Amino acid sequence: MSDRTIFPGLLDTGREEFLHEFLLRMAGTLPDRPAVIEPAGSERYAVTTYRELELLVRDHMAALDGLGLEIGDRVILEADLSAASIAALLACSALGLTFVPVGTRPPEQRLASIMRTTEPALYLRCPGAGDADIPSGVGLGHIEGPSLTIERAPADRARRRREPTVTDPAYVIFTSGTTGRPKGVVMSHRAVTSFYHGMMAQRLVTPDDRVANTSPLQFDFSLINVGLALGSGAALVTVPPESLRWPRRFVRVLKETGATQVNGVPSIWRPVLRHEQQGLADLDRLRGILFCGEDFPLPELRHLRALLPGVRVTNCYGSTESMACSFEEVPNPLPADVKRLSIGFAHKGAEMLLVDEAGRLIERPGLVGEIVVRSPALFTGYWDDPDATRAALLPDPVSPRSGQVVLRTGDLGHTGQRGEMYFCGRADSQVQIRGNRVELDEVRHRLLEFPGVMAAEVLVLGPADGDRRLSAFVVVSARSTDVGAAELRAHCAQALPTYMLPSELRVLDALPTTPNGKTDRESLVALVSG
Ligand SMILES: Nc1ncnc2c1ncn2[C@@H]1O[C@H](COS(=O)(=O)NC(=O)C[C@H](N)c2cccc(Br)c2)[C@@H](O)[C@H]1O
Repeated sequence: MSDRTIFPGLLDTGREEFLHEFLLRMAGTLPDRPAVIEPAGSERYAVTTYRELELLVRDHMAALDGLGLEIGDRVILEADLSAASIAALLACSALGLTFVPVGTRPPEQRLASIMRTTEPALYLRCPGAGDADIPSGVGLGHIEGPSLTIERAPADRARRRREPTVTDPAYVIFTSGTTGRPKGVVMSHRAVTSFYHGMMAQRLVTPDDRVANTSPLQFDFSLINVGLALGSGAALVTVPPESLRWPRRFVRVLKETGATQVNGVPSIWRPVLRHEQQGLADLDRLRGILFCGEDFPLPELRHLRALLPGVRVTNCYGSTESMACSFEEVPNPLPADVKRLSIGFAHKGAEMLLVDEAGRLIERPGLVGEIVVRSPALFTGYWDDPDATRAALLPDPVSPRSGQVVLRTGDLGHTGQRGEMYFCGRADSQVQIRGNRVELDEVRHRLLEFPGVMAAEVLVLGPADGDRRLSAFVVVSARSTDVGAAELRAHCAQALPTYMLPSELRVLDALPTTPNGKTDRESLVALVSG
């Protein structure tokens, strides 16, 4: 193992290029400040300071170092976000190991597929993890509080590497794999830390802030929140996933931990807006909310805005293949005629561009094209999938001969007068219905304009070459429970051509969500075909 020192206090103070260097960069100056605040029983919280976190990392490194692991070996981490799991991923980073976060009790098939393709050297479990069967050659360990215990050493392995490099994979995150096999997004230390440096330029939080994370560890939103909090010398508050289902409990955790910044996908706010408005309005420490992952339905955003008038709301856009891309503040107040939120401009050091089907640059405002991203934070590729990797990249449309590639986001967008970008839905949500081109997002936006509709989703059902029909689902506010399908359909018929009218319309109490908190379209399809 290299004798490389791992803590910023001993390192040159240049740009931190390894993940652990960046995340511990404030430990030298703020050793006694809280780094992680996590629930520890009812109404009690455990605080880990930056110095304590560093000591945890050293202990975990000592436990791992003796296993003869090779730089680049994969370590599967089955955990929720906690001081223990953060210390584990930091120890992996410091030893040049690639961590693969899978979240607690992952679906069996998914875990088996990830194990088969990544061939991990070690499987680490944190409290709350399941007990899935781990193949014998794979080492086994568990983390309980301050200690990392190795139950079974990994099989011997050749060691050919001497020195970790910043282009090595820091982690592999498996997407929810909407289409078939989940893809492993490989992110190097350099990609992640260059994104983190770009994010720091936004000056979103200060050391006095407490950043609440609400995403599971297998969703890189959690890793972005770790970087935002620890990179700024602030405290990270880990909201337990199960408390998101109980709005009263969620708001209580935010209150009791003194969270000043709450980061999560739009759906985390739906139950709170319905059942815990007063509790939300009483969060007097709250000064910022950041969301990402999907469009925030404007009626819900307006409702949230009305309850929290002084709170800054940041719309963060991007894909896991570039960590994220832009941070745009939502105007306050949000003008009544706004139909789409701007996603602004890429963070410092990156750029968003628009291209047409042939990959040529689109520069005229208002013209819709595919959003592509030029960034030092681009992924290395999809794990063991060179074809999918090639398909996701494009020669830089501005200088195609340079060898630089840009990421194809698969998102549609158009620019405004200032060159700011607007997200216009996924490219694959443009469908043909009886020969007519339908933008599902357009139908969804029309439904959201109906008084009392708070959220909506539109799907296309039926074979591409057969009779296709639109199915729509809406969530209405508690006050408007009498909204019926006939009225909604008439409302759409006033603005949309017949072929864009949903043939089925359902009012639901809530939209089903994926483990990452996004609207779960597959569950909706099952609902209608069930
Ligand atoms: N702000 C938006 N408005 C609308 N549509 C969004 C937004 N952010 C994403 N998306 C959609 O989600 C796709 C990507 O999904 S992903 O790869 O699972 N990654 C993600 O969702 C999370 C992603 N790493 C991320 C993005 C921004 C900030 C953080 Br912090 C984390 C994008 O291509 C978009 O289609």
